[in-house]
Amino acid sequence: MKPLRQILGAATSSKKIIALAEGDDPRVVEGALKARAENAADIILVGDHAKITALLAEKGGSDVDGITIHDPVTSPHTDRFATAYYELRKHKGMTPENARKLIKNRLNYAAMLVHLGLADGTVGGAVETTSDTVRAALQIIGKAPSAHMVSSFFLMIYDRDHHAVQGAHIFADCGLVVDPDERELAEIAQASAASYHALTGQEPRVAMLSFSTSGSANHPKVSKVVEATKIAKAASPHLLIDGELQFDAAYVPEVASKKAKDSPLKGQANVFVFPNLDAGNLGYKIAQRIGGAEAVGPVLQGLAKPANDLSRGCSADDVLHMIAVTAVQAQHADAEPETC
Ligand SMILES: CC(C)(COP(=O)(O)OP(=O)(O)OC[C@H]1O[C@@H](n2cnc3c(N)ncnc32)[C@H](O)[C@@H]1OP(=O)(O)O)[C@@H](O)C(=O)NCCC(=O)NCCS
Ligand SMILES: CC(=O)OP(=O)(O)O
Repeated sequence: MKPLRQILGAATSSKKIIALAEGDDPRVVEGALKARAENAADIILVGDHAKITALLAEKGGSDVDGITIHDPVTSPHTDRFATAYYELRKHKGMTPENARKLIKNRLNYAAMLVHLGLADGTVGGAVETTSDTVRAALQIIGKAPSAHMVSSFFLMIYDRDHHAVQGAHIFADCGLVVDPDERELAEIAQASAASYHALTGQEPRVAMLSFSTSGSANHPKVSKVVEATKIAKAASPHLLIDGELQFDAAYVPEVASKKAKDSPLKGQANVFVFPNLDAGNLGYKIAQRIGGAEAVGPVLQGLAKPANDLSRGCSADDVLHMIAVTAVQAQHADAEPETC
């Protein structure tokens, strides 16, 4: 079965409530209606009530079951949310007045819905930047107690005729951690491997990417990747991981047999960990826009509860897919809080 169909199917198995922070964007409303048609989740559209009502009417979704609207400016929850926000951030200088003002920001409001258990996950970023979307999640939902840090990944889907490898891979970190040190890179690798297993059910095969393969270049940037690989291996002895590897040596078996003869991945990695955000963000966009891969993300990992970002270039289908991924993460968070 195609990976996104599988994830959409998994999302329907226990219906979660997903809050969409930019509920008054046409792509988000369309994505919400698609999610309801697929029974992937119940939806809270956060935003300007009048605009959302008009968009729903325009798209023939005025009376759809399982969609509710929360306008942070008029919501009966806003006072309670402001108090909770003040309590969470007072150690950082937050005042009650500022909390009342800032909770009306749609990203903060949606994150608070999740923090207080009124929603199981949230999705933003169709309009707002990644920095703002992720900051709201970090400050209000926070890191999972078992995680050392929050990072992100893209689920890359290959289902076009020209894709030699069909299926789903993970690219990480393409959205959040700008310049990870070796410990952070090792953590990104381990978290991404767990996320890959949670979303696809398959065994992760992790490649730690570099401009060097098995010592072909000597540079501090290469040493960082080698060290990160050692740290991840020591922390997760059963994890199939190798590095440092160039992308071709991680992805093409014939190239691996020449450049990385001893690599246990044999050119068949399915989790690709980039050395920094320059490489990761550029890499996923090139695979998406030139390579024709579908890119679902950035999906955040290491949060106490699911909150995810979208690219501002997203489509309604991207919104649908991210709703499904978020719902599946919420199921895993119920089952085993340390994954995804
Ligand atoms: C995500 C990002 C906004 C965090 O930046 P920041 O300047 O550390 O943000 P803040 O200082 O407001 O951090 C908020 C909180 O989260 C914490 N935090 C930041 N990054 C974190 C991480 N990776 N894991 C866990 N916690 C983190 C901070 O320590 C801070 O905690 P505190 O306020 O309780 O002390 C920043 O890493 C970023 O801009 N990344 C790039 C995003 C981007 O543009 N991507 C490209 C497009 S996808
Ligand atoms: C993930 C990402 O690059 O987001 P945006 O395109 O919104 O900057």
